[in-house]
Amino acid sequence: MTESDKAGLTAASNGQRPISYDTPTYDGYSFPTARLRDTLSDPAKTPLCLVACGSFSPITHLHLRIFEMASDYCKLDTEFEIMGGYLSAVSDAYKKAGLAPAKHRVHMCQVACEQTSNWLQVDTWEPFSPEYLPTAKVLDHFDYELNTVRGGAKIVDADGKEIGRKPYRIVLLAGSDLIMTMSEPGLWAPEDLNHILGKYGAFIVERAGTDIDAALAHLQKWRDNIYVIRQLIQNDVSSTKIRNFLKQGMSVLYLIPTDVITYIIENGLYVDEYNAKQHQQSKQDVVNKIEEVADKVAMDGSKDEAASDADSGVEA
Ligand SMILES: Nc1ncnc2c1ncn2[C@@H]1O[C@H](COP(=O)(O)OP(=O)(O)OP(=O)(O)O)[C@@H](O)[C@H]1O
Ligand SMILES: NC(=O)c1ccc[n+]([C@@H]2O[C@H](COP(=O)(O)O)[C@@H](O)[C@H]2O)c1
Repeated sequence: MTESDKAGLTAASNGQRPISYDTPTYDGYSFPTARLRDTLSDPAKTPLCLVACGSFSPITHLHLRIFEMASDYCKLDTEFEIMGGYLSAVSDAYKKAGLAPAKHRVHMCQVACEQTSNWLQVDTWEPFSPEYLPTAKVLDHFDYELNTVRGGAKIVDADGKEIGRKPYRIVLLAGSDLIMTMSEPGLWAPEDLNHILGKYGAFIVERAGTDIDAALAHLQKWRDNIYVIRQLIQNDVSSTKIRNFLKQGMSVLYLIPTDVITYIIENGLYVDEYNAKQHQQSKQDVVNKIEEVADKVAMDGSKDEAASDADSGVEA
């Protein structure tokens, strides 16, 4: 992130104190619940909703994978029961270099969730906001939708009759590089950090290249609310690397979901003007090739038919 990006971000962030749920709902917006579980399987557990904030430009397998790591972590070590997982892409107002328009980033996240997961979903409140929304406010939005509007998760008896509710616990799911930025002066407002880590908490997935202990050293005040997940198979796929591969015409297969690759090609994303012309050309080359092969197959087919007709004595 450039210095001017940071400056813009800090200004936007500082202009919005105190944190409260005061941002209007956009026309046509509704909170997605299709994959949200509303009833606890184990009433003794705390219902948990994971929210990953980021650019997702484009979404990679590792963005999806961190949810799976968090899910495994919860099953083994915690009092949490996972009820939902949300991707919340930052709005275009973030103005970070390499950001595709929010519309495309959201679509890529949606096709990725549909293709690869049965529990992850995409919230469009943050990406379609005309203004930059600090992460604290995004988490407030989830709290509002899940606990104020929906009244928390249900607890039912053996007959399935509702006998109570528990508030969803909302946590930020992030890689350790994001947490590292929390110690950078001026990037996160102190009251936001207190709100995010004090009220909600964070699941932090280790990421190659970040010293997690150093990242956490400044956040000791909130250590009871920070859960560290070790990455047992190191994989540092990043959106930046994917964008660079795409710009150079290199393959990104097996790094991001295939439906996302198709979406990128169809929409000519992440190619500069020079490459865009080449991209159009190579698309045309592919179309020509497919037509050529189809013609050849059709011709071979009619030759075969004629030959087999001749063998069987049928007249053309
Ligand atoms: N390989 C990875 N390992 C662990 N966490 C990751 C990984 N890739 C992304 N994340 C986490 O996913 C969240 C969203 O990431 P973001 O969209 O910023 O992706 P990114 O790959 O870091 O992007 P960019 O390369 O554009 O900076 C962040 O919390 C980030 O730390
Ligand atoms: N003050 C804040 O709330 C603050 C500061 C820096 C980054 N963030 C968030 O962290 C994420 C960072 O994403 P990138 O790593 O792609 O820049 C974004 O969702 C952004 O909104 C929030």
